[in-house]
Amino acid sequence: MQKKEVLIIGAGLVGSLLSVYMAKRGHKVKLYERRPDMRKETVAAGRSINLALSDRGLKALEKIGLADAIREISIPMHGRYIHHIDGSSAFQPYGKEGQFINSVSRGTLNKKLMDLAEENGIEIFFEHKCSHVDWKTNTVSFETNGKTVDVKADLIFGADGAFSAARLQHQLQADRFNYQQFYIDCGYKELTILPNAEGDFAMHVNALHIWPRKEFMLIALPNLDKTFTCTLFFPFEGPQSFSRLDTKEKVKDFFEKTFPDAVPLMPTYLEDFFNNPTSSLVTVKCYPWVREDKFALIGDAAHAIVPFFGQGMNAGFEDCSVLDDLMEHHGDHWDAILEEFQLLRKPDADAIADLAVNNFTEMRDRVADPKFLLQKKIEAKLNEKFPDKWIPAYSLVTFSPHIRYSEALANGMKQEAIMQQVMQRADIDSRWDDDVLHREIVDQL
Ligand SMILES: NC(=O)C1=CN([C@@H]2O[C@H](COP(=O)(O)OP(=O)(O)OC[C@H]3O[C@@H](n4cnc5c(N)ncnc54)[C@H](OP(=O)(O)O)[C@@H]3O)[C@@H](O)[C@H]2O)C=CC1
Ligand SMILES: Nc1ccccc1C(=O)C[C@H](N)C(=O)O
Repeated sequence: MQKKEVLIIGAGLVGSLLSVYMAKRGHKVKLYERRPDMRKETVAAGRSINLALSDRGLKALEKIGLADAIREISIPMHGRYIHHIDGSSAFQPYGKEGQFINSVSRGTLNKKLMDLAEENGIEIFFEHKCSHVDWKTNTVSFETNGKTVDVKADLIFGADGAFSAARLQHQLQADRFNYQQFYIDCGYKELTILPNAEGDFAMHVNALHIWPRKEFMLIALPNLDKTFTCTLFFPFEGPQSFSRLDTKEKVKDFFEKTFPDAVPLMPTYLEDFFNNPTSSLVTVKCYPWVREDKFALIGDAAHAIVPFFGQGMNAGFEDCSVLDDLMEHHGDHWDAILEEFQLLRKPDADAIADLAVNNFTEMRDRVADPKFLLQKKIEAKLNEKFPDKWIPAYSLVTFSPHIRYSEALANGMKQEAIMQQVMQRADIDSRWDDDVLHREIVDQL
């Protein structure tokens, strides 16, 4: 295989992982990041919605021998722990016994991936901000220390996130470039649940906690230091919105009424609320992602999604493993590799973008409805009895790394249409565990 000079813009999760994949294939890789080295500097707090690493992401890590190192810094979450406003709670498993997703801190994971990149001989250039790409000479310009540095490469990857500078440069000179961005009406703010008086987790550790409140929700994911990172997803405007919560009294009143069981666990929530930023949530869809055999967008730069399925990182990691399969298949034919990469991944990126938006409604509203929890229980039974025929869409996305996101979406829509009919039945509460009913449901597929 002909070795390439590879330049990756962005040393986030995807850029760092991609660099290892490329180095393992023998290419010479340089990684450029606009931020300082997060392993040396303290990173600004408040924008680190915890990641949920699931089987797709793990498969991509497994392929290059990184999965065990990352499992060590993850906490298994077996299901949703639902906190109702009246103080009662419910537990909804994510899948079968033994299936779980993994809570992992973005910062810790990113640092680990950077260490692994360096162990694989990759040079990382920090405080290098991509400002221009000259497509004729394949030269990328970076601003660093008040000067401009030009770097030429054979192959360039734009892994610089949702607001990618590489994408903008590509867009400025690409023929028929389609671009769409969509902000949801809610933003998010980060808060913290501290360890209890004994220094242990203040709530059940192996779960993703949700306080569903219809139009908005609070969630909490466990961290290795026995805290939970909480994220309030809340409208920007309207009667219950960030814009109305403008004094400590109003915030206190709102939290005490809305999240009564969480408040005693968050002694710093008032300070956090006013000190931490309110961030927005965007979906970006664009196409084409590649230029000939020389350039590709990857990860969030190609397909930014909202975080509600916990799949953004998994999708980006899967991009890397799909690209690797294509390198195996096409050898040195980078025009074929990149063209097939975008043809394969675009429908899947679109599908997970839509699934992610839908999962917000499920988490903030539907999980509070006993009928929805019954539906999930029936679907779990169907999966137990007919494991090859009925696999819930959530499991297809989360625990079936060989099924494409686009297939998971199509299957999920079919199943949901059937279940909507089933849940209308007057006898559903008494017959939910009935073999005959289960057979009838599965026969509709
Ligand atoms: N939990 C969270 O809050 C977040 C999670 N993620 C997760 O990571 C997944 C994939 O991330 P990935 O695709 O790697 O994107 P990321 O945003 O994680 O990484 C992109 C990196 O490129 C840097 N960058 C941006 N612009 C430039 C530039 N002009 N020149 C050089 N570097 C630049 C970014 O810095 P900077 O960060 O300063 O823009 C960032 O470090 C997401 O889908 C999501 O799941 C990503 C972002 C936030
Ligand atoms: N990591 C996240 C960050 C923000 C919002 C949701 C998640 C999830 O992982 C949700 C999980 N997949 C769920 O369906 O319950």
